[in-house]
Parts: sequence; C-alpha cells; structure tokens
Amino acid sequence: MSIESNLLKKERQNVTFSVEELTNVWDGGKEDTEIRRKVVKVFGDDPVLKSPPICTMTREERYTEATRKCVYIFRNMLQKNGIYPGSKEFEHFWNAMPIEYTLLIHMGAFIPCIMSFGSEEQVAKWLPLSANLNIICTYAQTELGHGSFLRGLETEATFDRETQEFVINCPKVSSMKWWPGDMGLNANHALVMANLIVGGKKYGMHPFMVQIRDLSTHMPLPGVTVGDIGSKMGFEAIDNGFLYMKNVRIPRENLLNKNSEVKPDGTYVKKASDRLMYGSMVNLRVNLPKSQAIDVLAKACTIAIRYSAVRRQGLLNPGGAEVAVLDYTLQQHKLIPQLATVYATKFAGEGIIKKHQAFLQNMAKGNISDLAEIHALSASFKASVSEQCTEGVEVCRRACGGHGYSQASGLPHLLSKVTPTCTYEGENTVLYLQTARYLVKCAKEKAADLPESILFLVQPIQNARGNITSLDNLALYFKNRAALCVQAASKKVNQMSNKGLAMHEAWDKSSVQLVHATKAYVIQYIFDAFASFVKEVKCSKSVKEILEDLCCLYGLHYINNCSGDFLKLGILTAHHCNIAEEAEIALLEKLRPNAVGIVDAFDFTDSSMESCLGAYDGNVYERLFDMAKLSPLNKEPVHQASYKYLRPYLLEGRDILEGAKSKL
Ligand SMILES: CCCCC/C=C\C/C=C\C/C=C\C/C=C\CCCC(=O)SCCNC(=O)CCNC(=O)[C@H](O)C(C)(C)COP(=O)(O)OP(=O)(O)OC[C@H]1O[C@@H](n2cnc3c(N)ncnc32)[C@H](O)[C@@H]1OP(=O)(O)O
Ligand SMILES: Cc1cc2nc3c(=O)[nH]c(=O)nc-3n(C[C@H](O)[C@H](O)[C@H](O)COP(=O)(O)OP(=O)(O)OC[C@H]3O[C@@H](n4cnc5c(N)ncnc54)[C@H](O)[C@@H]3O)c2cc1C
Repeated sequence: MSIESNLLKKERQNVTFSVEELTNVWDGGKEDTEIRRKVVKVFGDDPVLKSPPICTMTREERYTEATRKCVYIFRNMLQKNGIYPGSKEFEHFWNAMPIEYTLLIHMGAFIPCIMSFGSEEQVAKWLPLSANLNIICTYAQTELGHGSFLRGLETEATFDRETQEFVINCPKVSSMKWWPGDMGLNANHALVMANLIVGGKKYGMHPFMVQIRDLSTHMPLPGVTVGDIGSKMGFEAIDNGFLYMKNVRIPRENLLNKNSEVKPDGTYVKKASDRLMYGSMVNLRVNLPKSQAIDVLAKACTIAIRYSAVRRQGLLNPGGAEVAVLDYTLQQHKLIPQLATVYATKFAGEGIIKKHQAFLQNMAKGNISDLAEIHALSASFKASVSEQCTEGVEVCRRACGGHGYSQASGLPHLLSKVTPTCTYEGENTVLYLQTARYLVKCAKEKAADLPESILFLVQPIQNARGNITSLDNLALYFKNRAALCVQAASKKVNQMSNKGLAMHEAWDKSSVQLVHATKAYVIQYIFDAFASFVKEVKCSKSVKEILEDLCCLYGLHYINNCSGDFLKLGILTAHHCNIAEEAEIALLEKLRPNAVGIVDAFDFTDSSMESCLGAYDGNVYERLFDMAKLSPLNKEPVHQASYKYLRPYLLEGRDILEGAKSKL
C-alpha cells in the first residue's frame, strides 16, 4: 500500500461519527441510501456504459460516447429498473448517470414543458413519442440577440388562415435560436418560443412544436438551417445549437394550447395567466441546483479534501516531519466552509422543491396565488446557489495546487460544468432583480397579506440574546440584515423617484443595493432552512453535532466574509466580529479530524468523479502517472510534430555538443 493510501486509511480510523449514518441523513433515510446504491450499481456494472476517461477523448468522441450511452439509458435502462418520474429511484438517478450526457434538454426541459403547455390531446400525442426517443425535441427559447429579455425575442409565428398553418420566421440573423441543448445534432423537433401574430396583431411569446429534421434521413427540412454552435468552455459532449428558420410551416394544432389557443377563424382565446408561460423556467430553477451545482461542489470537496489529506508539503513544526496540507489552518479555512455550503444549500433546496410541489398541486386546482412567492424564491435561490457553488469549486481547484489545473484531477471538468449554472435558466443578475421587485413590493405590505417566508421583512427588529454564535442568534442576524437591506434599497428607490426620476431610472440607480438586498434575503432563507433541518433531524448525537457545526460554520464564514455589512447596519459590534472570527477558526480545528469522513459520506463512486486526486484509495501519484500514459499525445515515443519542426535545430545541437565533446 502506498504512503498516501495509508494516510487516508489513518484519517478514516480517526473519524468520530458513523459515516454510514451521515450518508443516510444526506440521502434522506436508510431506505434512500439503499435505493441509490442499487441504481448506481446497476449502472456501474453495465459494460455498455463503460468509456475511456473523458480527458483522453476529443470533443467528437465525447459527443458520440455520451449520445450512445444516453440513448441506451433512456431506451433500455430506465423502465427496466423502475426509474420513472415520481419514483424514489428517479430521485437518485443523477448519481448513476455517466460523467457526461446528452439528451438532457429533451428529457429534463422539453418533457416537463409539453406537460405544462400542452392540452390533454397534445400531451397524449407528444409525450409517448418523446419518452420513447421516437422524436428528440429541444427547448428553443434563447436567440443570438436576446436571452434575458424575453419580450425582445424576434422569432415570429404568423397565423395563415387560408392554410390553417403558422409560418415560422427568424427575420434577422440576431433572431435565430442559439444555445439550446441537444439542438445542433440530435433534435428533429424544437419547442420554439416565438411571437404569435394573428391578423397583424402581436400576442407575445408562445410555445410551438416545430419539426426541423426529416424523420427518416435526419436531414434538415426545407427552410431550416441547423447546426452545432462550436466549442465552448465546457459541456463538450452537448450539441448546443443554432436554428435559423425561414417560412417554415406548421399546422395550427402545433401551438401548445393549454393556456391559450388560436381558433380556425383566427380568434385568439386566452385560457390562463400569461405568467404560466414562464412556469417551465421556475420548474428548472427549482430542480437543477442539486444535480448541476450542489453535487458538483460536493464532488470538488471530496477530491480536494481527500487529496489535501495525502498531499504533504512543508513543515508545521521546525525539524518535524512534512505535514498533510489539510493540517494547515489556512487550507482548512479554504475547504471546510465549502462542505458547509454543500449541506446548507442541499437542505434548503429540498424545502423549495417541496414548496414547488405544493404549488403545482394547487395550480392543478386552479389556484396560482403562490406564484409570485415561488418565482421570487426559486429565482434568487438558483442565482445564489450557482454563485456559491461556482466560487466553491474554484476554491477547491486552486487548493489542489498545480495538480488542480490538470484535467486528470477532475476539477476543471467540474468547474466548467458548474460555471454556466450562473447564466443558463436565467442570468443571475437578472434573476436577483426579479426577486428584488417582489421584495420591494412586500416591504410595503401589511403582515397579514404576506406569506410566512417573508414576514420578517415587516416585523420589528429583534435583539440577539446569550451566546452570539448560537444557531438561533445567527439566524436572527441574517434576518435583521435582510430586513434592513431590503428596507434601505426600497427607500432609495422611493427617494430617487420622489426627486423626480422616472420609476425605471430610480430602479436602475438603486440596482446595486437591490441586488445586495436580495442576496441578503436569500442567504437568510438558506441559513434558516438549514438550521431548522439540523434542529429537527433524527440522528445520533455525534452526527447531529457534525451537522450543527457545519451549520454554525456556514453562518460564521459568511458573516466573517462580509462583516462590514453587519457592522454598518449596527447588527454586530467590532467585539462580536472578533468573537465570530475566533469561533470560526475553532470550528475548523474541531471539524478537521472528521473532514475525510464527511466527504466519504457523500458516497460518490470513483467512476462518477474520474479524478486521480479524489479516488477513495488516495493513490494519487500512481493514478496521475497512469493517466498521463493514456494521453493521446503519448501514443508514439516520438511525436511527428516535434520531430518535423524541431529536428533541424536538434541536429545542429547534436553537432555542437558532439563537437564540444571531441575537443575535450
Ligand atoms: C431524465 C432526467 C431529467 C430530470 C430533470 C430534472 C431536473 C432538471 C435538471 C437538470 C437540467 C439540467 C441541465 C440544464 C442545462 C441547461 C438548461 C438551460 C436551459 C435554458 O437556459 S432555457 C432559457 C432560460 N431563459 C431564461 O431564463 C430567460 C430569463 N428571463 C426571464 O425569465 C424573463 O424574461 C424575465 C424574468 C427577465 C422577464 O422580465 P420582465 O421584467 O420583462 O418581465 P415581464 O414583463 O415579462 O413579466 C411580468 C411579470 O411576470 C413575472 N414573472 C417573470 N418571470 C416569472 C416566472 N418565471 N414565474 C412567474 N412570474 C414571473 C414578473 O415578476 C412580473 O411580475 P410583476 O409585474 O407582478 O412584478
Ligand atoms: C451551457 C448553456 C446552455 C444553454 N441552454 C439553453 C437551452 O437549452 N435553451 C435556451 O433557450 N437557452 C439556453 N441557454 C441560453 C441561456 O438561457 C442564456 O444565455 C441566458 O438566459 C442569459 O441570457 P443572455 O445570454 O442573453 O445574457 P445577457 O442578458 O445578454 O447578459 C449579458 C450581461 O447583461 C446583464 N444584463 C442583462 N439584462 C440586464 C438587466 N435588466 N439589468 C442589469 N443587467 C442586465 C447580465 O447580468 C450580463 O452581465 C444556454 C446557455 C448556456 C451557457
């Protein structure tokens, strides 16, 4: 056994709690752990799902492998293994997915859309076809010229009463659809968001089913120009695409008409609120943070913490042995708070998923009164989590020194996967501003008219009592800060507008404070949700203590990073800030011996991370060497390019050196 493996073994012997029990808490119960492991094993054991490591493949190979595997998974594995939406297996299905996948927009964005925008007949027509991969459909909303400002979208769907068709057109280059996943190569249909025009009148954005490729030849249909947008920062396996449509005709029935309809005579009938058009985005904002950001940070923590426990560099005691870098307080200060972020955002996110499910049940009964609250919450939660996880993964990557820059560490892949979560499904700043709008409105309301999650905004500020680092007091600081920040930002908007600025100008001039206030609001939500979870969870004392420490660390780390805010608002004194700083350092020291145990509890398989630094056995150096040998550049002992371009000068060098030798 290598020295490094031995070090990791010793770390595990020193853990003071049951790793298996923490895994159960993380998964949502013992039964969930069993189900997850069963799903992971079925996928892991299947030889069809084996591929070379992604860092040894070209983009084309990665796209091909991911498509091959995903077609196999969605056609052959899901049903066979009882993995269907609503089942426990489905909840844990992400943990079993290959490291790269395609067809995600088809499965994860289009299918939910057809369910929320389609009438019963339309769902009956399109759902079985798409579930069986008989059609592949992308979600084509963003255009080359517009992504955030949806009222600015330019693609048009004009009703032709004569033929009972819609004519789809992208009037300018900037109007072509750009970015949608699965669109460049795989899709033969697109759910196109286009401006509906009937009898010369514009009715705004509506969803249309548009066939873009021939079903037998897969060739683009007349009027359709479609392709892959090219190499990106990451997502190499995914065919994000462009789609330029010129006079593409679709039948009238292809307007997804659950919420609005165009009758054969051209009458436009609105059946539900326009805002439900945005429902598919709320759905993804609620559901994607876990698999696309939180689990990504959890993997980065697993890699960085295991590696830091075996990487020895420098001395703590002069004259002593070299220490594992995890023993440095500064390394702990980088990495252990990231673990706290993983836990806080995961348990807060579960609360939002439950709230969203309750909203959907009410909506089915015609009640959408909670729409504004769930929109505000999901928008700011997606923004905050994506930001925290992206920053966290980069901290983990840099904490691994030089090896963190190598693809073999798995960290660049994780970083390039988490970074676009700040942009897709709503650019973060734009989403924060949406929530700000809601908060400013709420700040003017009476308590009786507000949902519970927002009541603190209008309630009197309470003073903390007792131990300043207790979870209750930390929760109170976050609430007080959020309330004061929202009130201050609202006040600024009002003052600007009272001075004579138009409302939109007053809003823009206050937008820095508005986004700041929204961040304060969502952090208080996340902290509060995590603290409530920790209080209520049923588990042993030792596991509870780990969770309490992580929760406290999450709060303290955040406060210490922006203590200026708490001081400015009079929530904390300089004395409090000193106590908070020392309390954080003490918690790092306390959690250090359990750090490897806490990441082990995530229970990621080695194959789900493809990391030479983060594998369970800690054999980092052998793995790095083995992976380097697999580099396509090492296929031959002499690479043709170096031979071809360098040889003349090397020969010169040889003659000089050999001449020098003969003179000696
Ligand atoms: C087989 C496995 C599948 C499992 C799937 C499970 C999970 C899925 C997981 C993973 C999926 C994985 C990976 C996904 C990878 C990539 C996906 C990327 C997909 C995309 O990337 S896809 C494009 C998304 N692209 C956007 O995201 C555009 C952002 N841009 C907007 O979203 C709007 O354009 C906005 C908000 C800026 C409009 O701003 P605006 O100021 O112009 O507003 P507007 O006048 O239009 O709205 C007036 C009133 O509507 C309210 N309102 C607005 N939005 C609402 C909403 N959502 N719900 C309820 N109410 C809403 C307002 O609050 C206002 O209310 P009020 O007047 O009362 O204040
Ligand atoms: C990997 C990936 C996958 C994607 N998949 C899909 C998909 O499947 N389907 C799809 O339709 N789209 C998809 N998209 C597109 C994505 O949804 C958009 O890129 C996103 O919504 C942001 O819009 P934008 O690009 O227009 O950014 P812009 O809005 O142009 O943002 C540029 C800058 O302007 C700022 N800004 C914009 N508006 C305001 C404002 N009102 N106030 C202050 N600042 C503002 C932003 O904060 C940002 O800093 C994907 C994108 C990526 C990167």
